[in-house]
Amino acid sequence: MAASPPPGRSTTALITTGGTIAAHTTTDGAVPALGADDLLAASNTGAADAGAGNGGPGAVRTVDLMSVDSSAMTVADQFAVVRAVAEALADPATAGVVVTHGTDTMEETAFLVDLYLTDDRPVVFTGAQLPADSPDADGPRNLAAALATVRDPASGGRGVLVVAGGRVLPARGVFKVSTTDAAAFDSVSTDLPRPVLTDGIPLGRTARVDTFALYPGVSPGLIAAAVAQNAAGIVLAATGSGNTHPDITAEVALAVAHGVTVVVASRVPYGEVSATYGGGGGAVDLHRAGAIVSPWLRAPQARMALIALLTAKSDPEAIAEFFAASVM
Ligand SMILES: NC(=O)C[C@H](N)C(=O)O
Repeated sequence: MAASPPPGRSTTALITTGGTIAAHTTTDGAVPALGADDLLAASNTGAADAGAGNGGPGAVRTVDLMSVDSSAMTVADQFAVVRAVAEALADPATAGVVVTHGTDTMEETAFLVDLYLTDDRPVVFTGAQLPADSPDADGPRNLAAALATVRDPASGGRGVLVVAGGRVLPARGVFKVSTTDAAAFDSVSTDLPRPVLTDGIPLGRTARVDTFALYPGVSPGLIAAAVAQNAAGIVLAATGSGNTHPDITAEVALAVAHGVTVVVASRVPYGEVSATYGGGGGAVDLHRAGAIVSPWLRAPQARMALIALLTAKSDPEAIAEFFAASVM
């Protein structure tokens, strides 16, 4: 049974980054407009209700980190979120952290934070599908649920969680399943292990990793172009259980020979990716060409893992071990 937070750990840190949860509808489209205090006030558990400022059990400390649509986030922005969560947890008064974030790339940033999270205190991401000025705005409900999840002792030790539309899902394996439904997310598997990176959060430049979705007729030149542009890694969202055309396999072998790390994921949402098929372009062939199979992490999360691992100068064996350890 999860223990109650130690006395003194009484504050929830609320970090805002923008997204639809903070957006207003304008003549130029929906754009982030609100900060943490506005979001708290709109939430059923608004600042006063939550006891913010009085040090009580429901105190909320706010950090307006950035105000962007998550589809426009850079990798540097994502690492800024990782650092903001680490800074919040460095405060002994922090009982847990809520991050508000656009839903488009929440699966990437929440996963990146989870990659570095060795602390048992709850960290919860939430967002919304409808702008804050919509009559049916789902953001206030989601924020209330996220704050309640952080305060639930059962949330401790589970790694980063994603809360939306009444669902609470671990960040590992989560992905956006609907552009509009309040239940925006599902998971490839809610039981994925959580290998973490303990070499510290990078401060400077991060490794460039490109992702390509594969399809009938895909040009092998895409991979050559990424190599020519100095990508350190490439993630393939292959068809089916990790398969493609033999011409791609040949380019993968060349990329690996250039020192580029290639990871094979799938464009299919559910099920395991495995070296099953041959024929020149199957995952058996891609593996023989030097690619690493990602059995469960799909391309967006496999890419974040590869960015983090390559930035930490992990060698191909260590990278293969990470993906092998990410199996149920
Ligand atoms: N529902 C959303 O939050 C979508 C928005 N484009 C974002 O990711 O910031």
